[in-house]
Parts: sequence; C-alpha cells; structure tokens
Amino acid sequence: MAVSGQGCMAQETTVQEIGRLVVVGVGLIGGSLALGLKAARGCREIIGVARRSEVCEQAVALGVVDRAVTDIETILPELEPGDVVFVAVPTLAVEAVFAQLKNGLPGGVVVTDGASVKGSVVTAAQRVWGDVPDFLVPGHPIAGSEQSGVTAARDDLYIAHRIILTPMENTDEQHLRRIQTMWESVGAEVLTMPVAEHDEVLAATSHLPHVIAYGLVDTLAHDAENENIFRYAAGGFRDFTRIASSDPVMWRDIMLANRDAILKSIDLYTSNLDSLRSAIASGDSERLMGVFTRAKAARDHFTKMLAKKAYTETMQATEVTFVARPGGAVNGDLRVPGDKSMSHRSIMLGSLAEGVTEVEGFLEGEDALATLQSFRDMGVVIEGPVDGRVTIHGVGMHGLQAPPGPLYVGNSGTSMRLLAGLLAGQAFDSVLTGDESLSKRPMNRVANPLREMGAEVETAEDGRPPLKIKGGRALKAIDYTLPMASAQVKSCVLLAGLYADGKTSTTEPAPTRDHTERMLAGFGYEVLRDASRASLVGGGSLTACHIDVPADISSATFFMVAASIAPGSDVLLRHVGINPTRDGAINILRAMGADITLENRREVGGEPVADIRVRYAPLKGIQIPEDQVPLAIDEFPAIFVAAACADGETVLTGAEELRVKESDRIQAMADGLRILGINAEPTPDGIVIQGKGGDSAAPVFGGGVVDSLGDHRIAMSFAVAALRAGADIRIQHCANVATSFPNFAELARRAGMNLEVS
Ligand SMILES: O=C(O)C1=C[C@@H](OP(=O)(O)O)[C@@H](O)[C@H](O)C1
Ligand SMILES: C=C(OP(=O)(O)O)C(=O)O
Repeated sequence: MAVSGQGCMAQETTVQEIGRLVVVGVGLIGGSLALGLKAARGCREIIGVARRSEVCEQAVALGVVDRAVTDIETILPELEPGDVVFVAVPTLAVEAVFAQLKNGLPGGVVVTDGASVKGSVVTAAQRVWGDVPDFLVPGHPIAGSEQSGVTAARDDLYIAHRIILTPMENTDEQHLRRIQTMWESVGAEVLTMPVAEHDEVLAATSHLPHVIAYGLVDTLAHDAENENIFRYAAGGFRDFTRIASSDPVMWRDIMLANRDAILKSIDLYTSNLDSLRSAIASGDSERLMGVFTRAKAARDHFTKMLAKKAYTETMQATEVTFVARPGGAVNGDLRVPGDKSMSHRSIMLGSLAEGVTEVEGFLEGEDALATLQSFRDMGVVIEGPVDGRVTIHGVGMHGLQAPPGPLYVGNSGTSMRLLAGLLAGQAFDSVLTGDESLSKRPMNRVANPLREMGAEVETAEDGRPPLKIKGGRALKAIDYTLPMASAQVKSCVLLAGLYADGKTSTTEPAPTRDHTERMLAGFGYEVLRDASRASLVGGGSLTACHIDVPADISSATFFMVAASIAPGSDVLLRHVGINPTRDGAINILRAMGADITLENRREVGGEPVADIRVRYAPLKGIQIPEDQVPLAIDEFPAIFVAAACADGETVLTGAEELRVKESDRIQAMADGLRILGINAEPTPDGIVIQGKGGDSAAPVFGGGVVDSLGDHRIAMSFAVAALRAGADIRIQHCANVATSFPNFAELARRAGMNLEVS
C-alpha cells in the first residue's frame, strides 16, 4: 500500500547533496531525521516505510514524510544515484531490511542506519551480501529520548548532538561524505570511529545505564511495598530512572546484539558495587568519600563540558570577548579570589601529608582546579571546593596511585612544573599535558635539574610539553644553582628533593616567591634557608594542617592599578597576601606616586597579610628597579597600563622571563598598547613606555580591538585601561581569565567599571 501527502521539499532552494531520503522505520529516530531534513530543506523528497499502514498514514498526516509505503521493495525501482536509505528499525530487525534491499537497490544509492550497536549491523550485512558493501555507511545518532514512535519525532532532535559513523575500509568516500553532510545539515556533529570501539564506548555510556535503570525500577516494582515506594520516590528516583521508560524492544535488541561488551561493563560495575557494599557494611567512610567525591567531580566536570565551561580543551574552544566601556572609577570594599600559587601548593602538600588538611580561601580558578583534579586522578580523596573550602585526605609521601591516563593541567605552568618534581619521585610512570599555550612553554628548565637528580624525563621537541616521567627511579640530592629567577623551578627541585637521598639545595639569582618553603615548614618539614639558598633533606614526612589562603596580590593588582589611574577612586582590598617576595607591584606603583596604604597588617598561617587601600593619585614614569622584577613578575601587564597613564617615560629591563609566560607578555602588551595609541617600544628584556597621563581625567587610550592571545593577565589589564579610554576597548580571547580570576568581570562591575562579557 502507499500513502501520499502534498508537501514536497522546496526544490529550488538548496544544493541537493542528497536526492530522496527513504526512512525505513518512521519512529523517533527515523521521523526526527525526516523532520530535520525537511526543516533544513536538505533533500528533494522523503519516503517513509513502516510495516503498519496506520503508521504510514500517521507519518504522512503529521507531515513527517511526503509519502509512505508498507513495503520497501515497491519503491526501490524509483531510486536513483544520490538517494539515501536510512534504516531506523530496532537493531535485530536490520538484517531483514538489508535482505529486502539486496535484490532491488539501484547503484549509487547509499544505505545507512541508526542502530545503537554497530558490530551486529556489520554482521547482518555480511550475512546478506557476503561482505559489507561499499555503499553501506553504518552510523549511530547519539540522541533520543525515552519516548518512541512517530508522534515523538522532532525536527530539532539532532541539533548539537553527536553522530558516530563507523565506516569500513572499503566504504565509498563519496557515500561517506554524503551521509556526513546529511547529518550536519540537521545540526549534528559527526565523528567517526572503528566498530569495536563504538560498541565498547556505548556499552559503558549508554547500554549499562539502561540495564541499571530497568533493573532498579523492576526491583522496586516487584517489592510488596511498591505502592508506597513509588508514592514517596522523589526527584532522585525520577532523574535516575527516566530511561527505564524507553522502548523495550529496542533495548532488548541492543542487549542481545552487544552482548560481550555489555557483559564486560556489567562485570566492572558489579565489582564496584560490591566494593561500595562492603564499604557501607564495614562503615568505611574514607572509601565512601573517595568514591563519592571522585564521582561528584567527574559529574560536575561533565556538566561543565555540556555547558562548554570545563577546564579541558572545551574551555579553550569557548570564545569570550570583553567589551570595556570608557571612563568611570573604582570604589568600595573588595575581596579578590585566593592566591593561585598557595592554592596549588596546598593541594600538593595536603595530598602528600599524613592526616586531613583543611584549606580555606582556595582559588576556584581553572589552574588550581587542574592541580586538584590531578591529585584526584592519583587517588587522593579531596572534598570541595565549596565556597573556597577544600578538605584533603592526605595519603602520605608514598600513597599516590598511578593515574588512569595523562594528567591534563590546562593552562597552568605552575601545575606542570611543580608536579614534574613530585612525579619524578613516584613509583609509577606519568605523563603531563597542557593546552595550546602551555604546550609552547619551556620545560627543560625543570627537566634538566630533574635529570641531574637521576630522573628520567622526556619532553617533546625543544623541551616543550608533554612531559613523560618514568617512575621508580632512585633520586639523588643535588645542589642546584638556578640559571633564572624562577619559583617554579626552585619548587620543582625542592619537591623532588623530598624523595631524594640526602640534602637537596637550590640557589637563586634573585629572591622569588617562597610559598613552597613556607608551606613545607607549615606542614612540619624542615627547610633550611640561608640568603638565596634553600635546602631540605629527603625522606621526611608531612603532617596535615589548616591553611588559610589569602587573596592573591596578583589579582589585587588589577584593582590597585585601576584605582591609581582613575580619578575619584578609593578601594579597600581585603585580606591580601603581602609576602615580601610578592610585593613588587606595591613598591613599583608607590615609586610611581601611587597612594597605597597597608592596613590591619597581620600574619596568617606563616604568610603576611594586610588590607590594601588604594586612592587615586597622579603617577609619574620611572626606571623600574631590576631587583623588583621577580617580585612583580605576574603584575607587569597591569603595571604597563599604569605606565601609559603616568607622566613621562617608564623603562623596564631584566624581565625576559615575561616572554615565556602564557603569552609573550612584552610583545602582547606592546601590540595592544600601540593599537590604543600608546608609544610602547619592546626590547629583548623589557619595554619602554611613553606615558600620556598626568593629573587629569582626560583619556589616555583610544578605543580599539586588542588581542589578549588567551592570556588572562593581558585580558584583565586592557579591561582596566578602559577607565582612561576615550572609546570602547574590545578585548578578544578572554576565556582564560577563569584560570586565575573567575569572577573578575563581576567584581570589576561591582567596583564601578563598565565591563561587558560576550
Ligand atoms: O611558583 C609559582 O607559583 C609561580 C611562579 C612564577 O613563575 P616562574 O617561576 O616561571 O617565574 C609566576 O609567574 C607564576 O604565576 C606562579
Ligand atoms: C605565569 C602565570 O602562571 P603559570 O606559570 O602557572 O601558568 C600567571 O599566572 O601569570
């Protein structure tokens, strides 16, 4: 029988990538492709095939297909090259459809399918055709809902969903491309993978959850008390079991068709469930917290990935632009987020300590979270962060476990370099990887001293990441003189020294931040310090402690500069760390004439802290003393903005390290400042900036579009510049502001800046 409707596709509009679409099985999956293609005007005609004539009539009446037949063989003679047959029937019914196609399918027609198991589709094709034909493109749309049938079909089902195609070696390229284009035209993202891999991945991520949901609901439904159980079942039950309403025939077929891979997943899950059961039975709270915190972190991460906010590559892909409107002043009482350097170290030392370390003020930025995730990956139970509070269940110096894969530390140089030192002392092999920016940064500065200690460290070309570190090496202590002023290198060597035989020493050419030394002492580990030299003897242990992380002076600097350049400003920055190895920005800005006072000075957990008050004051250009450079190393992008607003010339020398940060910060700032009308001359180790300021509110910067090159500090510096701009400053590639200062835009607006994020 055949049913016809009136609506054909609008033939005149699009390039016809495919001619006709024949949908065999007009349910949710097949019907939604038909509706999606119709909406996209992606083909000439859509013919439905359904076994029951009522379904054919319904599909035409609903406008899902243009016409429908109950027997596919009747329409095969009409098909032409470029037409597509989409087999969207339950997995075990695919073979019968292939058998019907075998004798009448004209050449040039491509066949694809939507079954959730690909191995059984390939086997079905082999049984019917003797081998998998080159016109068959096995596929699987990762989309659906617990609803089924043609009435559930929607034209937007595939938008932003993934389609996995599993082409064979002999699959015709043109056919593959046609199917790819078809899915892309309904808004899907297409990827390809081998058949076996597909079936294993799906067994774990889709088939196992369905087994569990069906099993749980069935267990409860058989319970004598089920009425009561269902009456009281709330959101958790509903969320967890939604998929038990899915089509039973489809899921029976999937279980039978993907038997081996599903059994493997069930066995793994059963052994985990057994271990959870025994943890509950024996009251093993530590093990329960381990499973729950790891699972929560993984689930939160997945949620962020879906929202495109995760700190993995997905975040890099997110485009964030700052539009900073001109003018304004900053005022009020602010607390910027926790110190990044101390947050990293609190996780590292807390993980290796004996006992439970409580951290407050932890920076919930992507960099510190990358360190936290690395230790979770190595088996450490870490609760939080919740409102800056983190609880770390230390595993002791030798309690880390081999991570399941490479440790990905995103944009964070500190994570990679400090972790390299610790990992060199472990019994297991490890790999450290990072994002595009980190993958360009020099790592031989840590690999070389580690090799001197006997570690086996491999880098990619030119000493770049990834770092491959062999475990099980006996480390020997060294006396290392740093070739550059770098706290990361110093810390890396000292942390490896914890595992070395004997006394490891570092000597630095200029003082750099000493948080590692201070925090080790806070954890009860003796560090000898004598002028530029720090030493420790390996083989000791760390004792858990409480850590109060103060606000990050590097983040506070954006507001110190903002208040210093914008007339009418007066801000109080609360609880900021003013460690003398970090206070270069205060010293430099004061030397330029800034009005900065330190109030309520105190010591918190071995670190000096104060509330910093900054009021507007006219600035003058200076020659920046070289001894201040390592003490303000991350603050220069913001200081350059202050220099542009000062009266006269500012000269920076001895700062070549700025060229190997998240970007080449000398070049990035010089380029941006020039675009905004400032005379800024980069030199190999610094910059010369001609200030345009003085004591007035007149604009210093013109408007324009500047590129932060994905460097958080460049992005925030140009946002501050807008306070003295004459027109909008548009700053590109700002997503990485989240690495160190996730709520920057919100705090900036609260203080009085006019900053839009798009
Ligand atoms: O040890 C640390 O926490 C850091 C040291 C500095 O890097 P270098 O050691 O490369 O100077 C700094 O730029 C970075 O933001 C944090
Ligand atoms: C240089 C920085 O960080 P890292 O080296 O950890 O990437 C920074 O935060 O400015």
